[in-house]
Amino acid sequence: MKALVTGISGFVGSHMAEYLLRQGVEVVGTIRNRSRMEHIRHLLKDIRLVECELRDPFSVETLIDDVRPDLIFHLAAQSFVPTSWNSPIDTIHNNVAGQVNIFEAIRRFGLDTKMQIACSSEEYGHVEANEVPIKETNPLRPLSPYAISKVAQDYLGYQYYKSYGLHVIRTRTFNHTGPRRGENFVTSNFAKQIADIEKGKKPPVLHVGNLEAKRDFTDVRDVVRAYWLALEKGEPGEDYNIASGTCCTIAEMLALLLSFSKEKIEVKTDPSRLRPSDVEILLGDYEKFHKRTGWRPEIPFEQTMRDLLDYWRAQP
Ligand SMILES: C[C@H]1O[C@H](OP(=O)(O)OP(=O)(O)OC[C@H]2O[C@@H](n3cnc4c(=O)[nH]c(N)nc43)[C@H](O)[C@@H]2O)[C@@H](O)[C@@H](O)C1=O
Repeated sequence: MKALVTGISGFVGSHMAEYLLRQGVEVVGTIRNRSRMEHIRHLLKDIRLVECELRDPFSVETLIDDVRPDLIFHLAAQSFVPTSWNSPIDTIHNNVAGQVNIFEAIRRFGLDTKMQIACSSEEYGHVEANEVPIKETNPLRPLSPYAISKVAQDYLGYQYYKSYGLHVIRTRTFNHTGPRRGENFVTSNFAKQIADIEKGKKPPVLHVGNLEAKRDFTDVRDVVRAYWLALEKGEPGEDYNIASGTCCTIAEMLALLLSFSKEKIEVKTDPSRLRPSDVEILLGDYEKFHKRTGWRPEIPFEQTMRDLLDYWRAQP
């Protein structure tokens, strides 16, 4: 069994590769010339890397013809919401074109590859108080260019399944974190600031944005297990929420992180961290996915956050 992981050098990609290797699967991953290798350096002897620009149809066709994967985990994306405000077209082009190129190449070579596409809870966007927990049937009211790009990826998955019978599973994953999370994202950003304060690298002031938002966090190691199950047991063409089924405010998440440290830390709002519009609440219902695959999140949030802080403490 051969799996192709797009964005293998990223946060989720590196955990996905580890999980697949444990299943005895042959792993091929895409990188770009500017990809950083630190998350997958320990895997290099066990995986094959192919340089590929997913936005370029020729590059993708060559990749798919060469690899002819049984499974694709399509994780590569511009995934940071604030970047999408600054470069909306680039985010939309990157996320949408990459996926269309993969679908078209799979079609061209007539492959029966099973594909998981990484959609997002951001697609739900504005959610009314009486609309939680969010089911797959909730309306999509995207609030950022990033969210728009994910709605497009999601519906393209549906359309290519309906039009051409491609085996596509759409996973709508809520926030996820754990070791190696990029330092821009809130959990990692706060954990890194605490670790830097502990190391004496920065004064004991922690900068924050909107602490009122509510998010549903799952451990990345539970998420990659869900992606595997999505292709093993998911129904082609379907969408599935991947979530923990609980949520907390960003302030509560910060309080948890601070409770792991002995430092006295002042918390300060940095207006540049506030967004033109922020999704107020994301709380997912993963019952549909559970019924189909038996998946449940297993790693407690407290453990995830301890592991994340320890990850940053161990960085030079
Ligand atoms: C499901 C979804 O999950 C992620 O999107 P996100 O929710 O935007 O993630 P985040 O970690 O950037 O923000 C979470 C919340 O935290 C608030 N917040 C407060 N203070 C800071 C702060 O200082 N930095 C950041 N980044 N956020 C802050 C911020 O305003 C927001 O309300 C991506 O993986 C995305 O790819 C995805 O698909």
